[in-house]
Amino acid sequence: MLMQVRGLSKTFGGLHAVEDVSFDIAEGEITAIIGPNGAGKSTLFNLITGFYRPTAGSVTFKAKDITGHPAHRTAQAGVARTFQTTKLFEHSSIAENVLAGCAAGSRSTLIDAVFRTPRHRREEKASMDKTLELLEFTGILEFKDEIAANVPHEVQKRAAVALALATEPELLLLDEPAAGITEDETARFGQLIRQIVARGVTVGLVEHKMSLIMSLADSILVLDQGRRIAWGTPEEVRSDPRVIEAYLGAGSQGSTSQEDGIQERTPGQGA
Ligand SMILES: Nc1ncnc2c1ncn2[C@@H]1O[C@H](COP(=O)(O)OP(=O)(O)OP(=O)(O)O)[C@@H](O)[C@H]1O
Repeated sequence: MLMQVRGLSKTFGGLHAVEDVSFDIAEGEITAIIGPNGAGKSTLFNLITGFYRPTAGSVTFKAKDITGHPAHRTAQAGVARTFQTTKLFEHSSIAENVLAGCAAGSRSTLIDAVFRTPRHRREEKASMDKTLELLEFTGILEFKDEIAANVPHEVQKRAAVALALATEPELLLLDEPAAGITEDETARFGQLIRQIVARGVTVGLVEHKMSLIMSLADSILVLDQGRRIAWGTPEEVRSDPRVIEAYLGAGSQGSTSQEDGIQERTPGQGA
């Protein structure tokens, strides 16, 4: 197992945002985390990427305990993430954004940079090569010199993936990658996620769009009110009465995205 999560909990005051959640992320697979609004998905993401410290439980990555490690150490260990709202340097070009991700792994010191030592020049060239390769891989090479704030939303999302890949992660966690993009763009994003896995990077994602999840995920963790209510293959999860109940419950409270999810779970759809 690439990542093992055991008994993970996080309370905010008296609220159990995540309670006693255990699951694994298997190497080379796509693991999805789903659940109604407020189920604890983002909190769980923040716990396994070191943005929150858990109240209880453990996170193991490549057989090493990384529980409570701060975000930068988790990233150094090989876990990268994107955010629900894309976080790019808005006034920099798309290429400069991805270069920043390459720099995170650079061994050059400030002295190397100031004196432009051979090591620095070598690393600079390698970073630029890597940036161009990642821009091509994510399908946005033509936007490399555009200012991040000016490019379409889909391009920004792809740039965020390129930036995360620039840190050379073994596990890439995507927080709602398909939020705010069209159905066509979502389908294309699904293809990109498959290519990321083919590249040797394991993927975890939080997502509301059931069409994407059901066609993409190898295993799905379902949360409701902070607790794990199901964990299995898409087939197992879509027919689980507790999952249907959780989604119907949320739907009856007027959550449109969950209602979409139920619609999209009808047989014959998905893969
Ligand atoms: N920093 C925080 N302080 C206090 N409560 C929080 C905090 N973050 C999350 N919560 C609460 O924890 C619960 C789980 O929230 P979380 O954002 O993890 O759910 P989610 O499944 O990601 O929801 P959504 O699908 O709406 O993004 C919610 O009740 C939320 O209000």
